[in-house]
Amino acid sequence: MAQLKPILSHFDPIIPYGPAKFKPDKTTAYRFRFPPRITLWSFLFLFLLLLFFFCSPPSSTSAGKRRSLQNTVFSGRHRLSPNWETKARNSALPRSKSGFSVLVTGAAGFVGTHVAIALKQRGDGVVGFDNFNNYYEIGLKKARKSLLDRHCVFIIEGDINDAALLGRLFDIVHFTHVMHLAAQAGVRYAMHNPSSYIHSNVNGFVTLLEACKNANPQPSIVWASSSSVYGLNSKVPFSEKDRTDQPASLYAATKKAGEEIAHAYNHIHGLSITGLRFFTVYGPWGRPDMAYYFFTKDILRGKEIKIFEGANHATVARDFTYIDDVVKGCLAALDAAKKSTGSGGKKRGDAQFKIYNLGNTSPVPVAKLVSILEKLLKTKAKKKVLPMPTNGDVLFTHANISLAAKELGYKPSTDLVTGLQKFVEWYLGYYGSKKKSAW
Ligand SMILES: O=C(O)[C@H]1O[C@H](OP(=O)(O)OP(=O)(O)OC[C@H]2O[C@@H](n3ccc(=O)[nH]c3=O)[C@H](O)[C@@H]2O)[C@H](O)[C@@H](O)[C@H]1O
Repeated sequence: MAQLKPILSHFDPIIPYGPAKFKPDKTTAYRFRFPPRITLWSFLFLFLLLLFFFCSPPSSTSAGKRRSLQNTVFSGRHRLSPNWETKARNSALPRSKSGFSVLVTGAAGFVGTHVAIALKQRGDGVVGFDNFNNYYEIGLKKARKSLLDRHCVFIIEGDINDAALLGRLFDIVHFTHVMHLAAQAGVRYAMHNPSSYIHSNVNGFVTLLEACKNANPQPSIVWASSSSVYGLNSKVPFSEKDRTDQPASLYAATKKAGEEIAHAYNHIHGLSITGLRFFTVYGPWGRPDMAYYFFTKDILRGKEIKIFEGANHATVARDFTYIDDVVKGCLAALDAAKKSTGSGGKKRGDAQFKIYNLGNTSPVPVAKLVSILEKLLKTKAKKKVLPMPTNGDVLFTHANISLAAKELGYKPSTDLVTGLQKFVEWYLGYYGSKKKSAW
């Protein structure tokens, strides 16, 4: 029966952030009445029938599992399109033999959408994977999906915690690479929903790494860590050699945990793993939970915005990094990733393990970000300066990118004014033409 578990778990509803109590539906409650016409013989016949049914051997072979999953319409709480396997196979095909076949998790997310399209445009095969959760407006995620559709990127609606679905996907597509961008993002939201960070950034990551470990061939993995791992580090600019053992938020702690987990999988199973520490990525199709995005919305609506400052009026600043620069860094990391060495779940030699900063190297105060937005939107913001809350924020971030420059040829080229201009154009087009509200 143990072998049946992964198949059955496929139908289990995913209870994302903690157990729910089962409440019996009173309308279905009934009292058993003995049916008058059913004799003892009928019961005996029924009993034998059930015995035959339950004692017949389970479909324990992988072929059996495959058949079972092929007919699956639901994966966890997600619905899979009936011919998803064919679509995934086709979408994963690169244009040329030397092209990659990449699984992009979090493909309906901000960075995921951009990376998936860039890969497809240069001729790689791409399959997207996303759970379309409601952390922020699902409409935006669906619109990004439409964009991916137009670029012929097929996206599977599934959760990275769904081991059976991932196992099946790796059975049918031999991915050369996994670009893992699915995560619970946001520094401050961790105060409201801590379990969601463990669910996605720890459990989900491990489930994905297990699938990669078991895949034959094993893919090379590039994944999104975060500048937040530097936490309370005060040595600037932040170098990959600096300490990362003082996280200031649970988000940061789960990203740091991800880096350690990645190291263990690299060490034990020969998975080639590259972690990219993103620095406050912004741009068109961005995340509505981020300050530049909701400041834009609030400035346009005439709503007050809060600008945080440190103790003694210290400036709060971020190394805002434009999406196109980050995408170039992601693709360069995929190109530089060496092959995993494991097979059949066993390590056959040492595999590559890397961590790179992908920042912009020029921190900008949040107040300056606001004044740029005011100019671009031709509207004065209603500003309120407040002490930075102690809910996970850090005072500043500043990337040292010399390692990524040397090994990946990473060279960010978009300053904040140019990048925000592109964002504002997109924002006005997206919400203006569609007459939508930002949340
Ligand atoms: O690089 C990262 O690893 C992270 O980058 C991003 O986090 P942050 O750098 O904190 O971006 P964001 O929330 O936009 O706040 C920007 C600035 O505005 C300030 N801020 C914020 C809100 C507000 O009301 N007022 C304000 O001044 C605030 O104090 C801060 O100084 C991603 O969200 C995160 O998922 C992760 O990827």
